Amino acid sequence: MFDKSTWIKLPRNVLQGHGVLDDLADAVAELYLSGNPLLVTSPTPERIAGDRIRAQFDGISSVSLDRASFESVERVVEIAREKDVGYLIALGGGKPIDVAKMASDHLDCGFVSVPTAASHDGIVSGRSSIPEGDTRHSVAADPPLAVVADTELLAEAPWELTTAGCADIISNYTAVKDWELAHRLKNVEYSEYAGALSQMTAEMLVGSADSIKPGLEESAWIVTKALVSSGVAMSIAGSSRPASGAEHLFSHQLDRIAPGSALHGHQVGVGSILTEYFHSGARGEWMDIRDALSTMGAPTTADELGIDDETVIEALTTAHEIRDRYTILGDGVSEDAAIEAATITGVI
Ligand SMILES: NC(=O)C1=CN([C@@H]2O[C@H](COP(=O)(O)OP(=O)(O)OC[C@H]3O[C@@H](n4cnc5c(N)ncnc54)[C@H](O)[C@@H]3O)[C@@H](O)[C@H]2O)C=CC1
Ligand SMILES: O=C(CO)COP(=O)(O)O
Ligand SMILES: [Zn+2]
Repeated sequence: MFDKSTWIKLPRNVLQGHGVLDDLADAVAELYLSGNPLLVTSPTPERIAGDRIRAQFDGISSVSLDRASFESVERVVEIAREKDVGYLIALGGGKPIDVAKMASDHLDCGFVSVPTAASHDGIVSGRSSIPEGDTRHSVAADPPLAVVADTELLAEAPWELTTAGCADIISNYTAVKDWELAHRLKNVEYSEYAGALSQMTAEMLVGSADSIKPGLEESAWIVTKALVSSGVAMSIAGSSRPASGAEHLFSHQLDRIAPGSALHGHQVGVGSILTEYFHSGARGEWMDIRDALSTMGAPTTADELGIDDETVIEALTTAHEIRDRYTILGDGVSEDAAIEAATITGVI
């Protein structure tokens, strides 16, 4: 008997373009949601766009959070129940979007994603990435019902946030290699469609490198399209595997050892140089990753991340412990091997 089944959840509306933030209420009206919204944001996005969103909704409440954590999720759930809200609007970078995504899952209500930075591919994904103690959970949640990505707003964000988004996409190269490896060695379920989409997204972004420049709104357009596409790959896979391999484990470990030092996307980009070296060594494909990052203005060294060499080596040698996800790191990289890889690639 044929017994396979799959359930792919995707956003219903994706609006992307100049000034579309002011169409948020229209995009929400199209979803036939009931009740009032709760705006879930963090301090800077709140300052940048909070009032523009509140002006479009009667009876809206707001909560501003400092970090992504299970406590923040609980706080949002509590406020949403207290105010009896019908749905959530997530405004900001990856952290408020992840918190709102998970809270909406707990509340069994929908949410709408309004990114203020093209810095990560969680804009559309059906995963929520939340740290807890020594580990980081990639929790299944529903993707947003709608995404409203205003390229005018995204283009005004500090340029480094956009280069972080580019690096999060470039890391798809190694994420897919890790996923294929895990499929071959550990029989981890693999989706060829999701793997191909993720890799093609990275290739198309790298192919558009000449148009990705500070001050060009088209850059925000190109990067956001790639972030949406990568998020869709995660939704097709039903896991973050297409966009998160060993380079992400390295970054999650840096978040633990040296919290707040660098942006998620920048960390995974440098992680990708290192893990590509482990994948293909002397063939030099790590140089392609490094050059693509460097062309887009993303960091390629520990120094540019603002992280010292010892911390990079500690993160690289312990990254395999952070989550039960088989990657090129296997059961761990020795300190000597980590130092050699980081030295040859020029990361340290
Ligand atoms: N769920 C998923 O599938 C994914 C989740 N993530 C998660 O997302 C997070 C990384 O996302 P980030 O956006 O880097 O984090 P973030 O939300 O902390 O934002 C980074 C910084 O940019 C600021 N910012 C945002 N928009 C701004 C604007 N327009 N102008 C000035 N400053 C602005 C924020 O206030 C913050 O200080 C990580 O926790 C990562 O694990 C990343 C990729 C995928
Ligand atoms: O950051 C991600 C993809 O870019 C996904 O995060 P996780 O590694 O937590 O699943
Ligand atoms: Zn990422």
